[in-house]
Amino acid sequence: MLQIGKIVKLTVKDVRFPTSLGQHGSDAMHTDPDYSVAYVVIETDGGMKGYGLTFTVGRGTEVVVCAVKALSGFVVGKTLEEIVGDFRGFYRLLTSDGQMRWIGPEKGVIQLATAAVLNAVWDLWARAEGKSPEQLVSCIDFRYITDALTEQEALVKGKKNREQMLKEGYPAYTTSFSTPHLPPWLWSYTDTILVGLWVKHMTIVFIQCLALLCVHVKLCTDALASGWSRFKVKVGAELEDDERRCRLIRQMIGPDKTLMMDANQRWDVGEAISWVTSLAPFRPLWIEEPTSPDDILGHATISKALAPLGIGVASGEQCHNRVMFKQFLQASALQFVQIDSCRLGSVNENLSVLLMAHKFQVPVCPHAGGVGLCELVQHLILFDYISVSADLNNRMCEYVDHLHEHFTSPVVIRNAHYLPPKDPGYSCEMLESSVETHQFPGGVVWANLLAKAPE
Ligand SMILES: C[C@H](O)[C@@H](O)CC(=O)C(=O)O
Ligand SMILES: [Mg+2]
Repeated sequence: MLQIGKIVKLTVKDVRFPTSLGQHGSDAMHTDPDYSVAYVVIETDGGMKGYGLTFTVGRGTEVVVCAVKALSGFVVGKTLEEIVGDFRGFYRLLTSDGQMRWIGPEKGVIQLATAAVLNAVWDLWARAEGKSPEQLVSCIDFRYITDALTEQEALVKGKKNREQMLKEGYPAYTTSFSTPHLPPWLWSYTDTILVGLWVKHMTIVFIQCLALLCVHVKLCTDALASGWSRFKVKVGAELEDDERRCRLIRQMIGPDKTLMMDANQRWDVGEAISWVTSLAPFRPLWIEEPTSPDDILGHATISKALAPLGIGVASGEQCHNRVMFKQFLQASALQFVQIDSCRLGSVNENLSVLLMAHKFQVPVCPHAGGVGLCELVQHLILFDYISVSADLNNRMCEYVDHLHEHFTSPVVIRNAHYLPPKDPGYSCEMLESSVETHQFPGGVVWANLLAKAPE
């Protein structure tokens, strides 16, 4: 490994994008998200930098920023060699400090902050060198999960699927299957936009919508033409509205394409079962986050009830640690594991979940609906395919077409597949100009918006 010296500085910034203005990224529970990050930069005395972030949806990012500052004392003053020489120990230092763990442990704001800091460390490390499977496994804290996965079991052999990924990329699905105004984001996109071609709608709102229709029909046609075959739609607000939207989407994409539904925790358990049963004719592969993300037994009940309909349950974007995932898997409560690069404690904890999912034979389909999440999670899912699962059956990684232009190494999608990133690092470095202009509340974007806002 390169000798890169001591980490002498950690800075963290509250960076927000006003996506709520167009209601991009909205769902049944998060109706006005401003896609945001707590953005971390660590710097060594040799002048090398590592970049990390954690995703938030606006208000509250300042709390995560505070938590990152509270953790910075564990990082500043250490060399990268010290950290990665005992990464498991360092992970535990961050997540299990005798005083700090009281505000977690390993959940909520402090876990998001841990992810931001560790993502920066991984970025620095990845810029410095390559890694072996043994080294990677030595980064995992197995505390609380040895009843499901041991270190020996985790030492899987690397598979030879690298070349295939370089050529074809990893399959993706879209939650915004044409940008910027197509259906899945629940609140912002109208049925007219959604189907475009529907004569009924055209006659009702012909004049006003003709222009829009042309644009969106084209966008939708483009999405299908550019190879998208897997789509996710937001549900959970009004059943009739969901039925109408899902019917329209199914008609639009045809019988053979894959459709997923995401309720973002909207329902109680019984409600979830009856609501999704009503949507079953539209043949969703999964229902995502049907109820509270903490309700493991509730998810198990829903899974059992929906299995005869051929509908699986997916969750993970708000599953805050490996212990939760362990129980979901042990209880057969999930049929799709949705790891999240910022909700879990960075790569370290994501590795343990990938390995447990492999052991339980449950496909991993990462969550990426947020700024920067596609950039980060592509690394994890490529690792999963190349070194762990070697399986693409029922596996795909989420893609949302938002805000990639703010990154120095944005994701590359070709024919609805993620092409492996080429630049060294964890792909979360942002353009300095983007960080500066979007800093909350002083960056020019926010200064202007706040000046216009009513008292
Ligand atoms: C608030 C986020 O956009 C959320 O709706 C993302 C999500 O649930 C997903 O991408 O899945
Ligand atoms: Mg979701």
